Amino acid sequence: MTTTEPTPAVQKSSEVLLSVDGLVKHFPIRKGVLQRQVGAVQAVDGLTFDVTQGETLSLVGESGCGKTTTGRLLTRLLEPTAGTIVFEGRDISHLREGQMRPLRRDVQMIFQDPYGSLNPRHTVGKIVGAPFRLQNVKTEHGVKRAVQELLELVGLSPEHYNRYPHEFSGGQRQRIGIARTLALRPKLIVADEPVSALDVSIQAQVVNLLEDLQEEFDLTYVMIAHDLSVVRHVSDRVAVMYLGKIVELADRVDLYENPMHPYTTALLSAVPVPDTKRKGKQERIRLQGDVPSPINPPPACRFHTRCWKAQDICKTVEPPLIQLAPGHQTACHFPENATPEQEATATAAAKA
Ligand SMILES: Nc1ncnc2c1ncn2[C@@H]1O[C@H](COP(=O)(O)OP(=O)(O)OP(=O)(O)O)[C@@H](O)[C@H]1O
Repeated sequence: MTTTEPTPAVQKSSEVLLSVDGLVKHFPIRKGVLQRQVGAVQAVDGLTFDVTQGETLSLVGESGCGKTTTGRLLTRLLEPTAGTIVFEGRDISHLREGQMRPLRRDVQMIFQDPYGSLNPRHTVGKIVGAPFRLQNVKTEHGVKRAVQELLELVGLSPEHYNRYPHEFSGGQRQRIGIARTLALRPKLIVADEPVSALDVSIQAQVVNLLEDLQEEFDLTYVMIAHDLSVVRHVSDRVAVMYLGKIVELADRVDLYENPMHPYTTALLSAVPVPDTKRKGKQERIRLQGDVPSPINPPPACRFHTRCWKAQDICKTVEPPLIQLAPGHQTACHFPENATPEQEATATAAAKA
Protein backbone atom coordinates (compact mmCIF):
# COMPACT_ATOMS: atom_id res chain seq x y z
CA MET A 1 0.00 0.00 0.00
CA THR A 2 1.13 3.54 -0.59
CA THR A 3 1.63 5.70 2.46
CA THR A 4 1.00 9.09 0.91
CA GLU A 5 -1.44 11.44 2.60
CA PRO A 6 -4.96 10.62 1.41
CA THR A 7 -6.93 13.17 -0.52
CA PRO A 8 -9.96 14.57 1.32
CA ALA A 9 -13.12 12.52 0.92
CA VAL A 10 -15.08 13.67 -2.11
CA GLN A 11 -18.61 14.84 -1.54
CA LYS A 12 -20.74 12.15 -3.12
CA SER A 13 -24.42 11.58 -3.70
CA SER A 14 -26.53 11.39 -0.56
CA GLU A 15 -29.01 8.94 -2.10
CA VAL A 16 -29.25 5.90 0.14
CA LEU A 17 -28.63 2.66 -1.77
CA LEU A 18 -28.55 0.24 1.14
CA SER A 19 -30.08 0.64 4.56
CA VAL A 20 -29.45 -1.72 7.44
CA ASP A 21 -31.45 -1.55 10.64
CA GLY A 22 -30.89 -3.62 13.78
CA LEU A 23 -29.17 -6.38 11.81
CA VAL A 24 -28.54 -9.54 13.85
CA LYS A 25 -26.96 -12.89 12.97
CA HIS A 26 -26.70 -15.53 15.66
CA PHE A 27 -25.38 -18.95 14.67
CA PRO A 28 -27.03 -21.60 16.86
CA ILE A 29 -24.79 -24.06 18.70
CA ARG A 30 -26.42 -27.50 18.86
CA LYS A 31 -25.46 -30.54 20.89
CA GLY A 32 -26.48 -34.15 21.43
CA VAL A 33 -28.44 -36.60 19.32
CA LEU A 34 -31.46 -34.34 19.41
CA GLN A 35 -29.34 -31.43 18.24
CA ARG A 36 -30.81 -29.19 20.92
CA GLN A 37 -29.68 -25.59 20.80
CA VAL A 38 -27.39 -24.91 23.75
CA GLY A 39 -26.23 -21.44 22.82
CA ALA A 40 -25.44 -19.16 19.93
CA VAL A 41 -22.49 -17.38 18.38
CA GLN A 42 -23.55 -13.74 18.41
CA ALA A 43 -21.60 -12.92 15.26
CA VAL A 44 -23.52 -9.75 14.37
CA ASP A 45 -25.62 -8.09 17.02
CA GLY A 46 -27.67 -5.06 16.06
CA LEU A 47 -25.99 -3.13 13.25
CA THR A 48 -27.66 0.01 11.91
CA PHE A 49 -26.13 2.01 9.07
CA ASP A 50 -26.80 3.36 5.57
CA VAL A 51 -24.64 3.15 2.48
CA THR A 52 -25.10 5.97 -0.02
CA GLN A 53 -24.83 5.65 -3.78
CA GLY A 54 -21.22 5.84 -5.02
CA GLU A 55 -19.54 5.83 -1.61
CA THR A 56 -17.08 3.43 -0.03
CA LEU A 57 -17.99 2.41 3.48
CA SER A 58 -15.36 0.30 5.19
CA LEU A 59 -16.02 -2.19 7.99
CA VAL A 60 -12.97 -2.61 10.15
CA GLY A 61 -12.13 -4.64 13.24
CA GLU A 62 -10.15 -7.55 14.62
CA SER A 63 -10.64 -11.10 13.45
CA GLY A 64 -13.95 -12.57 14.57
CA CYS A 65 -15.77 -9.26 15.10
CA GLY A 66 -18.38 -10.13 12.46
CA LYS A 67 -17.19 -8.34 9.32
CA THR A 68 -17.48 -11.28 6.94
CA THR A 69 -20.80 -12.31 8.41
CA THR A 70 -22.05 -8.75 7.80
CA GLY A 71 -20.81 -8.89 4.21
CA ARG A 72 -22.56 -12.22 3.67
CA LEU A 73 -25.75 -10.81 5.14
CA LEU A 74 -25.65 -7.74 2.89
CA THR A 75 -25.24 -9.92 -0.19
CA ARG A 76 -27.88 -12.26 1.27
CA LEU A 77 -25.59 -15.28 1.19
CA LEU A 78 -26.87 -15.56 4.77
CA GLU A 79 -30.32 -14.89 6.15
CA PRO A 80 -30.49 -12.49 9.11
CA THR A 81 -31.72 -13.68 12.49
CA ALA A 82 -33.35 -10.28 12.99
CA GLY A 83 -33.32 -6.76 11.58
CA THR A 84 -33.82 -5.47 8.06
CA ILE A 85 -31.74 -4.93 4.94
CA VAL A 86 -33.29 -2.55 2.45
CA PHE A 87 -31.71 -2.28 -1.00
CA GLU A 88 -32.97 0.44 -3.35
CA GLY A 89 -36.03 0.85 -1.17
CA ARG A 90 -36.91 -2.86 -1.15
CA ASP A 91 -36.73 -5.04 1.95
CA ILE A 92 -34.50 -7.97 0.94
CA SER A 93 -33.98 -9.39 4.45
CA HIS A 94 -35.91 -12.59 3.90
CA LEU A 95 -36.20 -13.02 0.13
CA ARG A 96 -36.07 -16.63 -1.02
CA GLU A 97 -33.43 -17.78 -3.53
CA GLY A 98 -35.76 -17.45 -6.52
CA GLN A 99 -36.75 -13.93 -5.50
CA MET A 100 -33.07 -13.08 -5.01
CA ARG A 101 -32.11 -13.84 -8.63
CA PRO A 102 -32.52 -10.31 -10.04
CA LEU A 103 -30.79 -8.94 -6.97
CA ARG A 104 -27.74 -11.17 -7.56
CA ARG A 105 -26.95 -8.98 -10.58
CA ASP A 106 -26.98 -5.80 -8.52
CA VAL A 107 -25.17 -6.95 -5.39
CA GLN A 108 -21.89 -8.82 -5.73
CA MET A 109 -19.09 -9.94 -3.45
CA ILE A 110 -15.31 -10.01 -4.01
CA PHE A 111 -13.58 -12.58 -1.84
CA GLN A 112 -10.30 -12.39 0.02
CA ASP A 113 -8.65 -15.45 -1.41
CA PRO A 114 -7.91 -15.11 -5.13
CA TYR A 115 -6.61 -18.70 -5.05
CA GLY A 116 -9.59 -20.40 -3.46
CA SER A 117 -12.37 -18.42 -5.12
CA LEU A 118 -11.55 -19.47 -8.72
CA ASN A 119 -12.27 -23.04 -9.85
CA PRO A 120 -8.85 -24.39 -10.94
CA ARG A 121 -10.43 -26.68 -13.54
CA HIS A 122 -12.24 -23.87 -15.35
CA THR A 123 -10.73 -21.52 -17.93
CA VAL A 124 -10.81 -17.77 -17.38
CA GLY A 125 -13.46 -17.60 -20.09
CA LYS A 126 -15.67 -20.01 -18.20
CA ILE A 127 -15.10 -18.31 -14.84
CA VAL A 128 -15.67 -14.73 -15.95
CA GLY A 129 -18.48 -15.73 -18.31
CA ALA A 130 -20.33 -17.73 -15.64
CA PRO A 131 -22.60 -14.86 -14.50
CA PHE A 132 -23.78 -14.28 -18.10
CA ARG A 133 -24.47 -17.98 -18.56
CA LEU A 134 -26.22 -18.28 -15.18
CA GLN A 135 -28.48 -15.36 -15.91
CA ASN A 136 -28.89 -16.50 -19.53
CA VAL A 137 -28.37 -13.01 -20.89
CA LYS A 138 -26.08 -13.57 -23.90
CA THR A 139 -25.32 -15.93 -26.76
CA GLU A 140 -22.07 -17.94 -26.45
CA HIS A 141 -20.41 -15.62 -28.97
CA GLY A 142 -21.68 -12.60 -27.03
CA VAL A 143 -20.31 -14.07 -23.81
CA LYS A 144 -16.83 -14.44 -25.31
CA ARG A 145 -16.76 -10.86 -26.55
CA ALA A 146 -18.08 -9.53 -23.23
CA VAL A 147 -15.53 -11.56 -21.23
CA GLN A 148 -12.67 -10.30 -23.36
CA GLU A 149 -13.83 -6.72 -22.84
CA LEU A 150 -13.99 -7.33 -19.11
CA LEU A 151 -10.46 -8.78 -19.10
CA GLU A 152 -9.16 -5.63 -20.78
CA LEU A 153 -11.09 -3.48 -18.34
CA VAL A 154 -9.30 -5.05 -15.35
CA GLY A 155 -5.86 -4.84 -16.97
CA LEU A 156 -5.62 -8.38 -18.36
CA SER A 157 -5.41 -9.47 -21.98
CA PRO A 158 -8.24 -10.87 -24.14
CA GLU A 159 -5.82 -13.71 -24.97
CA HIS A 160 -6.12 -14.89 -21.38
CA TYR A 161 -9.59 -16.24 -22.23
CA ASN A 162 -8.48 -19.87 -22.58
CA ARG A 163 -5.95 -19.91 -19.74
CA TYR A 164 -6.40 -21.50 -16.29
CA PRO A 165 -6.12 -19.79 -12.87
CA HIS A 166 -2.81 -21.52 -11.97
CA GLU A 167 -1.14 -19.69 -14.86
CA PHE A 168 -1.66 -16.33 -13.11
CA SER A 169 -0.10 -14.48 -10.19
CA GLY A 170 -2.15 -13.61 -7.07
CA GLY A 171 -2.79 -10.05 -8.26
CA GLN A 172 -3.89 -11.27 -11.69
CA ARG A 173 -6.21 -13.83 -10.11
CA GLN A 174 -7.82 -11.12 -8.04
CA ARG A 175 -8.30 -9.17 -11.31
CA ILE A 176 -10.03 -12.25 -12.78
CA GLY A 177 -12.32 -12.33 -9.72
CA ILE A 178 -13.05 -8.62 -10.13
CA ALA A 179 -13.84 -9.11 -13.83
CA ARG A 180 -16.33 -11.85 -12.89
CA THR A 181 -17.87 -9.56 -10.28
CA LEU A 182 -18.30 -6.76 -12.83
CA ALA A 183 -19.88 -8.94 -15.51
CA LEU A 184 -23.47 -8.06 -14.71
CA ARG A 185 -22.71 -4.42 -13.89
CA PRO A 186 -23.54 -4.56 -10.18
CA LYS A 187 -24.52 -1.48 -8.21
CA LEU A 188 -23.09 -2.60 -4.86
CA ILE A 189 -19.91 -4.61 -4.33
CA VAL A 190 -18.99 -6.05 -0.97
CA ALA A 191 -15.22 -6.58 -1.07
CA ASP A 192 -14.07 -8.88 1.74
CA GLU A 193 -10.38 -8.19 2.41
CA PRO A 194 -9.78 -7.90 -1.36
CA VAL A 195 -6.04 -7.29 -1.09
CA SER A 196 -4.94 -8.85 2.19
CA ALA A 197 -3.79 -12.10 0.54
CA LEU A 198 -1.64 -10.20 -1.98
CA ASP A 199 1.96 -9.02 -1.83
CA VAL A 200 2.21 -5.48 -0.50
CA SER A 201 3.66 -4.32 -3.83
CA ILE A 202 0.55 -5.58 -5.65
CA GLN A 203 -2.03 -4.34 -3.12
CA ALA A 204 -1.94 -0.70 -4.26
CA GLN A 205 -2.45 -1.74 -7.90
CA VAL A 206 -5.59 -3.70 -7.09
CA VAL A 207 -6.89 -0.92 -4.82
CA ASN A 208 -6.28 1.59 -7.63
CA LEU A 209 -8.15 -0.66 -10.04
CA LEU A 210 -11.13 -0.83 -7.67
CA GLU A 211 -11.10 2.95 -7.35
CA ASP A 212 -10.94 3.45 -11.15
CA LEU A 213 -13.81 1.02 -11.66
CA GLN A 214 -15.85 2.78 -8.99
CA GLU A 215 -15.47 6.06 -10.83
CA GLU A 216 -16.18 4.57 -14.25
CA PHE A 217 -19.29 2.62 -13.24
CA ASP A 218 -20.50 4.68 -10.26
CA LEU A 219 -20.07 1.64 -8.03
CA THR A 220 -20.84 1.59 -4.33
CA TYR A 221 -18.45 -0.39 -2.13
CA VAL A 222 -18.64 -1.95 1.29
CA MET A 223 -14.99 -2.73 1.97
CA ILE A 224 -14.06 -5.21 4.69
CA ALA A 225 -10.63 -5.05 6.33
CA HIS A 226 -9.04 -5.95 9.66
CA ASP A 227 -6.56 -3.13 9.44
CA LEU A 228 -7.31 0.59 9.42
CA SER A 229 -4.22 1.32 7.32
CA VAL A 230 -5.56 -0.70 4.39
CA VAL A 231 -8.81 1.25 4.03
CA ARG A 232 -7.35 4.65 4.86
CA HIS A 233 -7.01 5.70 1.23
CA VAL A 234 -10.18 4.28 -0.23
CA SER A 235 -12.93 4.93 2.31
CA ASP A 236 -15.42 7.76 2.44
CA ARG A 237 -16.64 6.53 5.82
CA VAL A 238 -15.40 3.89 8.22
CA ALA A 239 -17.38 1.73 10.66
CA VAL A 240 -15.29 0.16 13.42
CA MET A 241 -16.70 -3.13 14.69
CA TYR A 242 -16.06 -4.93 17.95
CA LEU A 243 -17.67 -8.25 18.90
CA GLY A 244 -20.61 -7.96 16.51
CA LYS A 245 -21.36 -4.29 17.10
CA ILE A 246 -20.40 -0.98 15.50
CA VAL A 247 -18.57 1.06 18.12
CA GLU A 248 -17.76 4.05 15.91
CA LEU A 249 -18.88 5.24 12.48
CA ALA A 250 -17.46 8.41 10.98
CA ASP A 251 -16.28 10.18 7.87
CA ARG A 252 -12.81 8.95 7.04
CA VAL A 253 -10.90 12.13 7.79
CA ASP A 254 -12.72 12.65 11.07
CA LEU A 255 -12.18 9.06 12.20
CA TYR A 256 -8.45 9.07 11.52
CA GLU A 257 -7.81 12.54 12.94
CA ASN A 258 -10.26 12.56 15.79
CA PRO A 259 -11.12 9.02 16.95
CA MET A 260 -13.65 9.02 19.80
CA HIS A 261 -13.93 5.36 20.79
CA PRO A 262 -11.02 3.96 22.82
CA TYR A 263 -11.04 0.84 20.65
CA THR A 264 -10.56 2.97 17.50
CA THR A 265 -7.73 4.82 19.24
CA ALA A 266 -6.09 1.50 20.00
CA LEU A 267 -6.49 0.24 16.43
CA LEU A 268 -5.13 3.52 15.06
CA SER A 269 -2.17 3.45 17.40
CA ALA A 270 -1.07 0.27 15.59
CA VAL A 271 -1.16 1.97 12.19
CA PRO A 272 2.50 2.53 11.31
CA VAL A 273 1.98 5.82 9.41
CA PRO A 274 3.01 8.81 11.54
CA ASP A 275 -0.06 10.99 11.81
CA THR A 276 0.69 14.37 13.27
CA LYS A 277 -2.90 15.51 12.92
CA ARG A 278 -4.33 12.75 15.08
CA LYS A 279 -5.50 13.92 18.45
CA GLY A 280 -5.07 12.00 21.66
CA LYS A 281 -2.76 9.08 22.28
CA GLN A 282 0.15 8.70 19.87
CA GLU A 283 1.95 5.82 21.55
CA ARG A 284 1.12 2.23 20.64
CA ILE A 285 -1.73 0.95 22.79
CA ARG A 286 -1.48 -2.76 23.40
CA LEU A 287 -4.91 -4.09 24.22
CA GLN A 288 -4.93 -6.51 27.12
CA GLY A 289 -5.99 -10.08 26.42
CA ASP A 290 -7.86 -11.54 23.48
CA VAL A 291 -11.22 -10.59 22.06
CA PRO A 292 -13.81 -12.31 24.31
CA SER A 293 -15.90 -15.11 22.83
CA PRO A 294 -18.98 -14.04 20.84
CA ILE A 295 -20.77 -17.02 22.42
CA ASN A 296 -20.73 -15.28 25.78
CA PRO A 297 -19.80 -11.64 25.18
CA PRO A 298 -19.28 -9.24 28.09
CA PRO A 299 -22.48 -7.46 29.16
CA ALA A 300 -23.17 -3.75 28.56
CA CYS A 301 -20.18 -2.26 26.72
CA ARG A 302 -18.56 -5.31 25.11
CA PHE A 303 -15.20 -3.56 25.09
CA HIS A 304 -15.11 -2.89 28.83
CA THR A 305 -12.97 -5.94 29.66
CA ARG A 306 -10.11 -4.51 27.58
CA CYS A 307 -10.70 -0.79 27.97
CA TRP A 308 -8.34 1.36 30.06
CA LYS A 309 -11.10 3.93 30.60
CA ALA A 310 -13.80 1.52 31.77
CA GLN A 311 -15.82 2.45 34.86
CA ASP A 312 -18.73 0.73 36.61
CA ILE A 313 -21.37 2.08 34.22
CA CYS A 314 -19.54 0.42 31.28
CA LYS A 315 -20.22 -2.97 32.92
CA THR A 316 -23.92 -2.36 33.46
CA VAL A 317 -25.27 0.01 30.79
CA GLU A 318 -24.73 -0.53 27.09
CA PRO A 319 -23.66 2.75 25.45
CA PRO A 320 -25.88 3.47 22.43
CA LEU A 321 -24.32 4.43 19.09
CA ILE A 322 -25.08 8.14 19.04
CA GLN A 323 -24.15 11.13 16.95
CA LEU A 324 -21.55 13.16 18.86
CA ALA A 325 -20.47 15.36 15.94
CA PRO A 326 -21.73 15.81 12.36
CA GLY A 327 -21.31 12.49 10.55
CA HIS A 328 -19.63 10.96 13.60
CA GLN A 329 -21.33 8.30 15.74
CA THR A 330 -19.76 6.67 18.78
CA ALA A 331 -20.91 4.10 21.32
CA CYS A 332 -18.96 4.99 24.44
CA HIS A 333 -19.74 6.42 27.88
CA PHE A 334 -16.36 8.15 28.03
CA PRO A 335 -15.44 9.16 24.47
CA GLU A 336 -11.90 10.21 23.67
CA ASN A 337 -11.06 13.71 22.46
CA ALA A 338 -14.55 14.86 23.45
CA THR A 339 -15.66 18.40 24.15
CA PRO A 340 -17.66 19.00 27.37
CA GLU A 341 -20.84 19.14 25.22
CA GLN A 342 -20.03 15.80 23.61
CA GLU A 343 -19.36 14.27 27.03
CA ALA A 344 -22.68 15.63 28.24
CA THR A 345 -24.45 14.12 25.21
CA ALA A 346 -22.86 10.72 25.90
CA THR A 347 -23.87 10.89 29.57
CA ALA A 348 -27.43 11.90 28.71
CA ALA A 349 -27.71 9.01 26.24
CA ALA A 350 -26.55 6.56 28.91
CA LYS A 351 -29.20 7.82 31.32
CA ALA A 352 -31.98 7.75 28.71
N1 LIG B 1 -21.35 -20.51 9.92
C1 LIG B 1 -20.95 -20.21 11.16
N2 LIG B 1 -21.32 -20.97 12.20
C2 LIG B 1 -20.93 -20.65 13.47
N3 LIG B 1 -20.16 -19.59 13.78
C3 LIG B 1 -19.77 -18.79 12.77
C4 LIG B 1 -20.13 -19.06 11.41
N4 LIG B 1 -19.58 -18.08 10.63
C5 LIG B 1 -18.90 -17.26 11.45
N5 LIG B 1 -19.01 -17.69 12.73
C6 LIG B 1 -18.43 -17.06 13.92
O1 LIG B 1 -18.95 -15.73 13.98
C7 LIG B 1 -17.94 -14.86 14.47
C8 LIG B 1 -17.72 -13.75 13.46
O2 LIG B 1 -17.09 -14.31 12.33
P1 LIG B 1 -16.71 -13.46 11.03
O3 LIG B 1 -16.05 -14.39 10.07
O4 LIG B 1 -17.89 -12.72 10.57
O5 LIG B 1 -15.66 -12.43 11.63
P2 LIG B 1 -14.59 -11.54 10.87
O6 LIG B 1 -14.57 -10.24 11.58
O7 LIG B 1 -14.90 -11.50 9.41
O8 LIG B 1 -13.25 -12.32 11.11
P3 LIG B 1 -12.06 -12.64 10.09
O9 LIG B 1 -11.37 -11.33 9.85
O10 LIG B 1 -11.23 -13.62 10.84
O11 LIG B 1 -12.71 -13.22 8.86
C9 LIG B 1 -16.71 -15.69 14.72
O12 LIG B 1 -16.68 -16.05 16.08
C10 LIG B 1 -16.92 -16.91 13.85
O13 LIG B 1 -16.28 -18.04 14.40
